[in-house]
Amino acid sequence: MNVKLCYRRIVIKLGTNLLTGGSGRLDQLVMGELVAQIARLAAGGAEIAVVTSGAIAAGKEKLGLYKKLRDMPYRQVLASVGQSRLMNVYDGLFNAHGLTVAQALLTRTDLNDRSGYLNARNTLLALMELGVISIINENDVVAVDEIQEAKFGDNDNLSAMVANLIDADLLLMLSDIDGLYTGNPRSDKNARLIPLVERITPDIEALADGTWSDAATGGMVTKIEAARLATASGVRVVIASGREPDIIGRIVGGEAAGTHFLPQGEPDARRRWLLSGLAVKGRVSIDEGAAQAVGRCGSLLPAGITGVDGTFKRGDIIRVLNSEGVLLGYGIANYDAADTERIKGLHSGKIAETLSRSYGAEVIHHNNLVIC
Ligand SMILES: Nc1ncnc2c1ncn2[C@@H]1O[C@H](COP(=O)(O)OP(=O)(O)O)[C@@H](O)[C@H]1O
Ligand SMILES: N[C@@H](CCC(=O)OP(=O)(O)O)C(=O)O
Repeated sequence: MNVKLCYRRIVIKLGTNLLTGGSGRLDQLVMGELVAQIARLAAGGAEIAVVTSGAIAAGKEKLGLYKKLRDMPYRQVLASVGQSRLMNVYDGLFNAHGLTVAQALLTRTDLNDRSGYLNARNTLLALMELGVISIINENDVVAVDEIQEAKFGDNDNLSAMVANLIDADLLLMLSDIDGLYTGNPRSDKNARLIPLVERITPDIEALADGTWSDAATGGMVTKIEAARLATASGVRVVIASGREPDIIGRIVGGEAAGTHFLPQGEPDARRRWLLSGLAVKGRVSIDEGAAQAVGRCGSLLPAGITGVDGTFKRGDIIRVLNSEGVLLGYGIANYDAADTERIKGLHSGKIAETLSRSYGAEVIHHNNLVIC
């Protein structure tokens, strides 16, 4: 299946308000659409874990109880009734795409303990390797309010912990709102969407307000907390509306929908090595179209290359500069300097007839490219 993946290991958080549309019951049409999108990405090679809310809402629906959800024991009762219903729905929906699901219920205490952390990590990674989709929720039944350190309290923070736990590339938090606004759009009609947050400052935190729904938790406040935790661990975070068509595929394919939060933490060893720039052997200059493509985490194709400098070999690290000589990033060259010079400006289809040996359509594959 031809699916563009700018991120390979992805945690997708599905919020209460997304799954219920504020109706107090699970919206299986929306869930089915989200599951279909996840199944397409899984078929394309993405490794996906789902952190899902909805147990409390499902319990409320199943028991037909509609009183306000203020007290904790009542929420726990609803969550324990609703969790099995929630899993049942996911099981049926994923099965229809030939996918198997696994349930993981976590508390903070489980992950605070070193061996609990490693067991959870090993299990989630082993499930991924088997192609099983982990469906994760907080273990609300034991995660009581009084024992603060036992509780995440909201699935936004849980999803950030999971992203950290499994070394995800992307945490995608899907809600009923298409990102972080300059104010709560429910009360501020002039609020505008913020497409990119480079760093979470107190000014950014001050924009976040709580939730309007009694089945949900935290609103934008806990999403920003979670974004801070995940970006500090080197994970990119996106908040977007799960009700937008094909939103998961579009974001994983590199589209700039929703609000993106840039990773702040230490990148992994390979990216750190690339970014160190120590072993740079040459450079390529690229045109505006190619600069836009690599900025959206695309590969660098010969057609966009306008200049080649240095005596690099295939496998060496080279700099990538824009037409004004500004450094865009670093990548591992798929062709040596002489061959890159021969194919620069050419359509990839011409590589085979220009060179005695072709190593593929890209001069730098997006997996080997770091934009700084
Ligand atoms: N600055 C803000 N930008 C966008 N939404 C905000 C903001 N502040 C508060 N919100 C509220 O956060 C809600 C989403 O959070 P929440 O209700 O917890 O959803 P979920 O159940 O999907 O986690 C939105 O519906 C919106 O009313
Ligand atoms: N564990 C609870 C999740 C509550 C929660 O965190 O909701 P939200 O952050 O609004 O998605 C449930 O399954 O209902």
